[in-house]
Amino acid sequence: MVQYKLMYFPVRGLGEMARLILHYANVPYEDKHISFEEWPNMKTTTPFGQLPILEVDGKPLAQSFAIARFLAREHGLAGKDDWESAQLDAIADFMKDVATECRPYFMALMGRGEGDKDELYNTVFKTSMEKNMPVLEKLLKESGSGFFAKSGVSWVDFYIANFMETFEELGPSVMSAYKDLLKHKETVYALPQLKKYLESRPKTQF
Ligand SMILES: N[C@@H](CCC(=O)N[C@@H](CS)C(=O)NCC(=O)O)C(=O)O
Repeated sequence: MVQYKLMYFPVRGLGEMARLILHYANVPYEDKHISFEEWPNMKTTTPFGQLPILEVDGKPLAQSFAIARFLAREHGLAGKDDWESAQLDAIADFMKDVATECRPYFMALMGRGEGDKDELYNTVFKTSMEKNMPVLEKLLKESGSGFFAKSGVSWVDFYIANFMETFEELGPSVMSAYKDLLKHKETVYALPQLKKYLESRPKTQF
């Protein structure tokens, strides 16, 4: 049996896609949380000086999207064929652009960026949600399955639901306009395969 070890900080962040895929697929893995204190010593030993890293039988794979796509392909969560898989990739890449757009606000919230967080809430976060969430809602509606792929649940549902949790917490009044996305998150979080993990994982802001 393949041995998986996921190394990431003790937050959801870029590690959560992999965790959700592995739990959904009921694959045992070691979920190694690297503390911010131990990270500087480890940094130079990693391929790109960043986490997450997935060790597969002791061999490291870096980059959260490479990890998620690899695990999704291995465990049947990457779409039903190459075309659907590519459509899912496009949605994930769009979502990644949204996250990049919101980064100045996230950094200010974590006390690591420049600018006033209340101002950035309006100029960055709210503006980005109003521009981008309707695009995601349209895609969800077009799929018709309740998930982003017509064929059903995929890794991209996990990626987006994870963000919706954060977005909803940061801006409940803005996000209340996007009922289909909030419902999608609830649908993903109600999957029986994820129930135990979601109930037991630590609560984190990101
Ligand atoms: N493109 C990378 C970005 C990884 C990344 O930004 N990781 C951050 C945590 S979310 C990190 O390792 N920060 C510590 C550092 O750069 O020293 C991915 O998707 O995995």
